[in-house]
Amino acid sequence: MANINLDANPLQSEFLPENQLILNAVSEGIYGFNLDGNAVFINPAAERMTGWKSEDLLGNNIHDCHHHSHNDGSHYPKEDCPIYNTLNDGIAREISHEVFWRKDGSSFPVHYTSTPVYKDGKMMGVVAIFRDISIQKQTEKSLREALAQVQALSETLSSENQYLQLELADKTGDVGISGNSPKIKLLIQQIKLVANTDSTVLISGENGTGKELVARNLHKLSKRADKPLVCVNCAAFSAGLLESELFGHEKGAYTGATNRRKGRFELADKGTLFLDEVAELSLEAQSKLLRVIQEKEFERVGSSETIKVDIRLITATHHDLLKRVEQGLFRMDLYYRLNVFPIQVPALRDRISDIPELVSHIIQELNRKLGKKITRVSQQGVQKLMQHTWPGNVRELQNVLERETILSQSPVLKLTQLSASQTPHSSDSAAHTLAEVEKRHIIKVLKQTKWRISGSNGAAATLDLPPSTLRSRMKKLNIKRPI
Ligand SMILES: Nc1ncnc2c1ncn2[C@@H]1O[C@H](COP(=O)(O)OP(=O)(O)OP(=O)(O)O)[C@@H](O)[C@H]1O
Repeated sequence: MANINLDANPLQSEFLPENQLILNAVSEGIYGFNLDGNAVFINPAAERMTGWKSEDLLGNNIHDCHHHSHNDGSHYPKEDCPIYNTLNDGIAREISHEVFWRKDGSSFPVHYTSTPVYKDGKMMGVVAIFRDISIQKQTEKSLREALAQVQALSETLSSENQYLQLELADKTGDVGISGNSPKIKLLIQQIKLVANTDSTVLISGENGTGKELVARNLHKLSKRADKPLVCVNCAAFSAGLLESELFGHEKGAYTGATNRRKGRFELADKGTLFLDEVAELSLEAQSKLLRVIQEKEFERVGSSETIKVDIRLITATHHDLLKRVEQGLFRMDLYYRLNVFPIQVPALRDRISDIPELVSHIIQELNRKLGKKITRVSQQGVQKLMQHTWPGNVRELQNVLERETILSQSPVLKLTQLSASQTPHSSDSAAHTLAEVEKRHIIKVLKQTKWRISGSNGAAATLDLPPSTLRSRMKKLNIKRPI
């Protein structure tokens, strides 16, 4: 607040008479006080608002007229009054939580400033400018009440929704996850058990088994269901980009950061954050994640401002995360923080009995998506599906059925494209195949580099792996240099 300097307008009979016209016209109330604290100027707006007339106040110490009590009726000593404090210390003040009292004994909420008045560098008095803020206070009160009502309504709706979802899930067992096998029943039971807590969940399972579907159900059945579920696939970003994707960045934090951007952690505030492929996080991002989990706070890339968040964390991986810990690729402390409630999603080959139900669910979705009218899969077709090993799990089943649906001229799918002998049913053939492929590829690269592992021409560089990791993979896969 600026001080008022009267050098340009010398005081006549103490207070600004040549500006009287303006002061009389303004809608704010104005009181002028001399250094003794006596009122020397009262404008008509002040008279209208308070009912106290100039003749009642001029020449007097008026605190006991318009400012004698607090809002609650308790005594307001003059020594505490900001206007008189300005007279004592020359410091301007702005107040908006007090009341002024009318002559008839009623009061009104007031916003006022008290400003010292100077002439020739010498303080001459104080001006108090005030306005009645009853309407503003009333509007604020109504807004607060309306907001509280909306909030209460939204909480009621949210808990009703959550209750209905759980009841529906209980009645039908339906959380959008098809299947009736013991493994799927156990999975659904685990989802219902943990959904309504804030516990961190680690979902493991092969690709395409339904890990994201589980995460969506955990969110849908939680008390955070009406807040956002934010999903991030950690494998889709380079280490540097992932950090800014998760934590956000300030403008200019790095080349290309042309705008300030919120990260997914901020977007998920009060909701759920689902980190898919969490094993792909760089060690640096892992330390940051650990800090957010422990302290619930972080900084945007390029900023020192700490941001606090309230999120429920769900992570998923198709890796054996403990093995990644042993290989030094994943922090052990983070692993234990993430693995509070582990959920293992079974591979489709381990729940073949679910295939008929999955098939009818998928066909309904395909009919909607493709505008077809497929009614069922032939009996022989179902048999073929149940003999297949499904290395790509439910996603592969979806793809096979989508291809067949597009090609089929009849409402019954015969699955002529899928040959049962193609992939005999065995419980570990997928893992075996993956290991075999990895082994063959490593041997091929080793042969190219004449079995040199490290160095710029070594196999580790070609495979984009640290030499120590390559050595441990070779040991695990029993790869030895031929003598
Ligand atoms: N039990 C199930 N019932 C119905 N649909 C399922 C089931 N399991 C998986 N699906 C469907 O299969 C597809 C793949 O599932 P999802 O994306 O959840 O798998 P994922 O394990 O997260 O895959 P990835 O590891 O590749 O990310 C989705 O369309 C999903 O809806």
